Amino acid sequence: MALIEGRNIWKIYGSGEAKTYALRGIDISINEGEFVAIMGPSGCGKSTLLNILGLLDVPTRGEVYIKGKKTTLMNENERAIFRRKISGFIFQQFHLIKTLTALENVELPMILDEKDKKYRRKRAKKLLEMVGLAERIYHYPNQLSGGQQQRVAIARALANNPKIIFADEPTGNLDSKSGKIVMDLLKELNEKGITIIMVTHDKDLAKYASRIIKMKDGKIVSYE
Ligand SMILES: Nc1ncnc2c1ncn2[C@@H]1O[C@H](COP(=O)(O)OP(=O)(O)OP(=O)(O)O)[C@@H](O)[C@H]1O
Repeated sequence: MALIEGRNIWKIYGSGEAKTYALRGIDISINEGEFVAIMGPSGCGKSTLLNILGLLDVPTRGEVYIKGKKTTLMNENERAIFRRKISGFIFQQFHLIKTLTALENVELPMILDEKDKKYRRKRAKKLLEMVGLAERIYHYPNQLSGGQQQRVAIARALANNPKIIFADEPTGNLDSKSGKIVMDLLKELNEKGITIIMVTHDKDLAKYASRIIKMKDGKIVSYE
């Protein structure tokens, strides 16, 4: 059984003159352990698809199944629980909370998941160590470089032991050296069994993937 499956997914934004067909009947199936890169020109619907597969957004039409469970019937609260239990997200803009230290940012998903404080601290420290930031755990985001912030975001994404990491242009704001560190980390996580679904328009990054899905005008044009 596929880990994630999208069937005939449509996403239509706006109405009337401003109507945008962002996704036009996407069929996609991703198995556990894959590292999938979603590529295609700007505006073709990559982020929209990633957000729908990650249950951050809902399709206008069509179904998303996670491990065979139909998610489109869930309410927002059920989707939030599902996201927290099985997914981690990494974005181009990092989306760290500025008023929290690196350690507190990584602890946050565990607070939402009602883990006790001692466990949270210990795990957050371990994860920050794993991404090479043992010396920076009490730093605030604005005291860290872009690459370091993205590594905090990766540690945060790992907090609740996700099965899947959704990454939207994870190196889009990084120089090539920091970008490589982030990509090597993602690869390492994939080798440990975490499924990775990444949006990118960088051909070099797509080389890290085991499969490349190309999109154009809201449709998938090739599954390599
Ligand atoms: N909230 C929204 N409201 C209206 N239109 C939207 C919204 N989000 C995206 N769109 C439109 O949907 C289409 C697909 O956008 P999307 O961000 O998914 O593309 P993308 O391939 O990720 O682009 P990029 O590579 O530039 O990030 C675009 O035409 C975009 O303008």
